Amino acid sequence: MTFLDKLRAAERANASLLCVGLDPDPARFPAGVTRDAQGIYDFCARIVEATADLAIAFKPQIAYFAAHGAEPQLERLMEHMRAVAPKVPVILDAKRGDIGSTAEQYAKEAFVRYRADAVTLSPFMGFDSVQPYLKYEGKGAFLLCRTSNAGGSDLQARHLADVPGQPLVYEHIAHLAQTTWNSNGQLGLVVGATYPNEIERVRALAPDVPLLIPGVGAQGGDAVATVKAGWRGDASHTRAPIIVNSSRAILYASAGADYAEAARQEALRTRELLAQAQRQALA
Ligand SMILES: O=C(O)c1cc(=O)[nH]c(=O)n1[C@@H]1O[C@H](COP(=O)(O)O)[C@@H](O)[C@H]1O
Repeated sequence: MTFLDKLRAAERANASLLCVGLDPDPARFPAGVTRDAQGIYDFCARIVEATADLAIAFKPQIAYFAAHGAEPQLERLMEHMRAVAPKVPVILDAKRGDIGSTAEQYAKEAFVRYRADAVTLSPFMGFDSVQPYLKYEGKGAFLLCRTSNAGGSDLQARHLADVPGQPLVYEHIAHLAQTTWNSNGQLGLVVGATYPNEIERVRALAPDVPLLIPGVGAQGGDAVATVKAGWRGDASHTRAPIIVNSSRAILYASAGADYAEAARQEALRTRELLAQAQRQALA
């Protein structure tokens, strides 16, 4: 089963476009959760259990684990996700990008050590920095395209003078991901929910690749505008899905002992918002 098949199956099984982002910050943990590597595991495990039937994907952000020496806990969490949510693919948010020989090691880390279904990558160093990930058959790789932060415009919204039509950098990345770089259908693109016009443009340029769209929730992106701009699905879910990520708004929905239940309620609310937008788009 390829990453794309897994995504479509999870979209169908959980009736969801919502990706639950796992960005565990011990400083924000509720009382009762220890502010150490074990607490990081415990906190994320409860969130995963509370949202396993609501998500199209989980997205652990590796820095939140590595900064606290919690890589063994991330390994265990990956196992836990496979056990409690076997149908929900896991995107390891690592945003790697390096020369081929080093990329080989990063790819091994993502797909062998952590057994992720997909990874996020920076395309800045070119195709030979992406290729090592594509050797892992059935795995996915999301290229940063038009990121959710304001500074994304510094480079991504610049023109490429030497490409016919002078596209913007992010438009060119979208074109490459749809065409020459996507030899095995493993690529996806990252586009921020904070830029719905750009989501629409990316979707037009890359109609067949899944879009990972962070920025709803804490960053204020509009879930409805996101679906309208990027979702081209139909009832049989055969088209490339969009995967709309929310992290902090779900993780820290409550600072109390009820944090897992509060996370579930926020995930339910966001999933329903996305579903409503889908219904509007079909009407
Ligand atoms: O690749 C990403 O996931 C990503 C790309 C992007 O353009 N913007 C962005 O916020 N992210 C990640 O998505 C998550 C957003 O978290 P919240 O703002 O808390 O929902 C974080 O893990 C970011 O690292």
